[in-house]
Amino acid sequence: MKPVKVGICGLGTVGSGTFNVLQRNGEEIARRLGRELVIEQVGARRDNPACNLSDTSITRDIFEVAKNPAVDIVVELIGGYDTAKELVLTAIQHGKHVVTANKALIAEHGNEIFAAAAEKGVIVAYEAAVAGGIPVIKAIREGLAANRINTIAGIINGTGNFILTAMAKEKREFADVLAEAQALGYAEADPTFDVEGIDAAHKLTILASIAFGVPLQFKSAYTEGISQITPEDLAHAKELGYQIKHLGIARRKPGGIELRVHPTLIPDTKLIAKVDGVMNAVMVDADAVGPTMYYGPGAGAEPTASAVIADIVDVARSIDSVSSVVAPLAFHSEAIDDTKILDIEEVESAYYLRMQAADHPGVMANITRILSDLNINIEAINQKEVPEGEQFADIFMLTREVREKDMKAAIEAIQALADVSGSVVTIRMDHLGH
Ligand SMILES: NC(=O)C1=CN([C@@H]2O[C@H](COP(=O)(O)OP(=O)(O)OC[C@H]3O[C@@H](n4cnc5c(N)ncnc54)[C@H](O)[C@@H]3O)[C@@H](O)[C@H]2O)C=CC1
Ligand SMILES: N[C@@H](CC=O)C(=O)O
Ligand code: NA
Repeated sequence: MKPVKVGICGLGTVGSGTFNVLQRNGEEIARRLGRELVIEQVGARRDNPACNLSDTSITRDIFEVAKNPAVDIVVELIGGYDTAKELVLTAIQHGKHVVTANKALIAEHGNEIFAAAAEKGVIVAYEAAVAGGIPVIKAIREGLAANRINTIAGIINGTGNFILTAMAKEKREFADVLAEAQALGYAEADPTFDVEGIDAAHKLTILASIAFGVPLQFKSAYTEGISQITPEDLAHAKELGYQIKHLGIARRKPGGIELRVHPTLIPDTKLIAKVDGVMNAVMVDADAVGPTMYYGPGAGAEPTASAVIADIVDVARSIDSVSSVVAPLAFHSEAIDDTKILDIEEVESAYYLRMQAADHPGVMANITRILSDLNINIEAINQKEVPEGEQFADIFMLTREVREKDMKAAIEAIQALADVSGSVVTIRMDHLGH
C-alpha cells in the first residue's frame, strides 16, 4: 500500500513532539498500520532546534501545507482561534483529513468545522484536545457506546493541577509554580486560559457533547479559576479530609445538563483526589459499566504527540473507507439533541466557607441564623484559635447541598454583618457519589 502523507502545521511544543515521535517510532507505527506514514511537509514560522529537519520539506506558509496536493492529513498544531479555523477549513475544502490538538477551536467552532468536514467527506480528529495523552475521546466515543452516560468529572487541565499540587504539597507560591509549568510546555499561550478554567471549560464542553449527544456549547459553561485558592484553604481542606481540585463536571439532571468548571473539595478517599502534578483523570459514570476512570499525562510535548499520532493512525486506517468512521461528536449528526444546559444558579452543591469574624459572643449565632433562615444545613464548623493581639477569628464551615442562588443570598447577608471582615471564601464540594 502506498504511504500516507502527513503535513504538520506548527512546530512548537506539540508540533515538535509529534515530529520527533513520528520519526523515532515510524517503523513501529508502520507495523501497526500496515503502511508507512511519511511527513511530507512541515509549516513553521521558524525551524525548531529540538527537531532534526534535514530531510524534511519546510515552508513558512502553513496554508501551503493545507493546499499541498501530496498531503493526505493536515495536522493543525498552531493553536488559537482565527488562523487555526481558516487553516482547518482550507484543508477541508482541499479534501484533506485534519488532526488537531486545539480544544479552543473545537469547543468554539467545532459545530461548523464538523459540518464542513461531513460535507466534504473528510475526518476531523481531536484526541489530543482533551486530557492530552489520555485516549479519553476514544474511550468515551467508542468504548462506552453501549451506555447512557450520567456524569463526567475530571481534572482536565495539567497546568492547574500542577500548580495546586505544588501549592498543597510543597507549599510553593502560585506564580513560581506557574512559571515552571510554562517552562515545561504545559501552559497555553495565554496561561490565564489554564488558571481561570477556560481551557478546562473548552475540554468539558467537548466531553459533554460526546457523552450526552448535545451540540458544543462553550458559552453555556460556567467557569471559575484557581487564582483565589490559598495554601491555607488547601491545608484546611486536608485537615477536614478533602483535597481541593480544579474539576470539570458535566452531569445529567432532571431539568437539563450541568456544565461547570470550578475548584472543588473532593473526599480524600476518592481515586481522583490522588491525581497530582500534570496528571489528568476523567471519571465517567455510565449506566451499564458503572464508574470508570481514565488517567495519564494531561500536557507536555510527547504525551500530547502520542494522542495526535494515534489520531493520524486512526485517520490513515480509515482513509479508504471514511463512511464507517465514528461520528465526530459520537452521536449521529441527526440525533444530536438540544437538552438544556442549566444555569449555574439552578445547580445544587455542598459548600466549604471560610470567613474572618470578630472574636466576641453572638457573632457565630448571627452567621448560623442567616444560614438556617435560608434552609442551609451546616455539616461541620470550626473556629481557629485567635492569635494573641488579633481581633478576628478564622471560621471554616462545611454545608450540606444548597441551591447556588440561596448560597449567594446567604453570603451577601453574612458579608453585610459588621462583625465579618472582608469577603467570604466559598468553594463548592462534590462527593462524586455513584
Ligand atoms: N502544550 C501542551 O501540552 C498541549 C497543547 N495542546 C494544544 O496544542 C496546540 C499547540 O500548543 P503548543 O504546541 O503548546 O503551542 P506552542 O506555542 O508551543 O506552539 C505553537 C507553534 O505554532 C506556531 N505558529 C502559530 N501561528 C503560526 C502561523 N500562522 N504560521 C506558522 N506557525 C505558526 C508558533 O510559532 C509556535 O511555534 C494548541 O492548540 C494547544 O492548546 C493540547 C494538548 C496539550
Ligand atoms: N494547557 C493545557 C495543555 C493541555 O491541554 C493543560 O495544562 O492542560
Ligand atoms: Na486525549
